[in-house]
Amino acid sequence: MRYIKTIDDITKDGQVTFGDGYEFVTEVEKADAILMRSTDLHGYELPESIRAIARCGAGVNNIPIEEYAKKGVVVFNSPGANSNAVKELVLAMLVLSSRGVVQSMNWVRENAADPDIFVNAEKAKKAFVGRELKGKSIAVIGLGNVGSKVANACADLGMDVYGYDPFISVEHAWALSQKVQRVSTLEDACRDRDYLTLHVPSKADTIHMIGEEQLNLLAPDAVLINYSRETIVDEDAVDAALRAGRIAWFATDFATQKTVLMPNTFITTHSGAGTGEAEANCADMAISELKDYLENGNIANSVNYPPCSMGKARAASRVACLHANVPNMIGQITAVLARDNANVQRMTNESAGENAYTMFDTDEHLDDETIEALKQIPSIYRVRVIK
Ligand SMILES: NC(=O)c1ccc[n+]([C@@H]2O[C@H](COP(=O)([O-])OP(=O)(O)OC[C@H]3O[C@@H](n4cnc5c(N)ncnc54)[C@H](O)[C@@H]3O)[C@@H](O)[C@H]2O)c1
Ligand SMILES: O=C(O)[C@H](O)COP(=O)(O)O
Repeated sequence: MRYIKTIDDITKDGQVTFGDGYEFVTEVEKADAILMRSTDLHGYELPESIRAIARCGAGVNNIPIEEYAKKGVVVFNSPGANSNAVKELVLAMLVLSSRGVVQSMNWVRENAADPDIFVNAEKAKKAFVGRELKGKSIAVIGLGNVGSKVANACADLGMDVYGYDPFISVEHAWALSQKVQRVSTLEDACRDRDYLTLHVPSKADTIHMIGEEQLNLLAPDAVLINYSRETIVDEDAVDAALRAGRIAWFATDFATQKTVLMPNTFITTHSGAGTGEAEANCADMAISELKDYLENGNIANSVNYPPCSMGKARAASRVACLHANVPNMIGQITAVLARDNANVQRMTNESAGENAYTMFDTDEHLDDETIEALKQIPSIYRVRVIK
């Protein structure tokens, strides 16, 4: 039996199923793995029993992924699984910030008691005249799963789309509409744009990437949309730009102490991924990643370890070593196996950044002494006997 601890409401109806051989536990100390969403794990005491964490969603700035890598804990996310949901809400924000929809609806409710409301609504409507998206320009910052979909949808709406992503993947570059124009600096992306939408992860080089300088480059009456993370914008600069009329509207998914006080701001409750479809997609992907790791040692979509697959564990034994990406690890591991006279059927080694993963199948089970000797190799973080 394998044990799973869930943190956060993974889906609205609370339904998540791992199938036979798995049980949910309430005490994290009894769990092999964690399934979670947005809870902040910085400072969380992670028990030794935890071997893997799957984040149902894209952003992993709530998880200390490098610290966990050094504990031999593989962290997964679910790339792309909620991107359509975010795209649709961003499109909604483009319309809401352009057409006075909310203000017009509020007017109707506020004047509900007016017996002449039908006639007076015709007079009131001039206050809510907006502008069309067609023909306007938009900069999309970050062209990954969400940004590439937003960029393509905006191109389909007849907008002039400018994309900025110095680290774009080949896959996402192929998926981009040819109408999306590539720009190579953030400044060129922002210059004279009517709309600016942000789709980058929160990390050292993106924190406050949008501040006074970038906001000043936008066209008059520009709209800023942030459905990535609250850290990406300098909130003081956004507040000042809104109050000075430098930008017309700000739409954000993050209710912070500062955004809630800003004028001309639409704020949602971190609801970008808030659809049943996105929740189900994320849960399905995260669960299958965890199961393949726990049962076979295979890694797909990890954010702190390399991808690695040897298929189903069919040999007598399968062992995985999680270790630092430094010289002579394979030499030291095979030396220990040679001492035990273990016959290796298959072996694979992959690395990503500071971390590496070595997995092997053997004809027979390794004895306790050999496993202990593997654990004693300097720079080995964890040894897992999978089978
Ligand atoms: N509001 C929500 O509910 C919601 C839902 C999904 C994702 N998000 C946030 O949006 C972010 C993007 O999601 P995604 O699924 O598109 O992720 P993704 O990893 O598919 O795409 C991120 C893109 O940002 C690019 N990038 C990284 N650093 C950059 C930089 N300095 N300048 C420009 N581009 C840079 C990457 O190359 C990548 O293409 C997530 O990290 C998460 O924080 C929010
Ligand atoms: O990074 C993400 O995928 C989103 O921010 C969604 O977060 P959530 O799972 O808490 O809705």
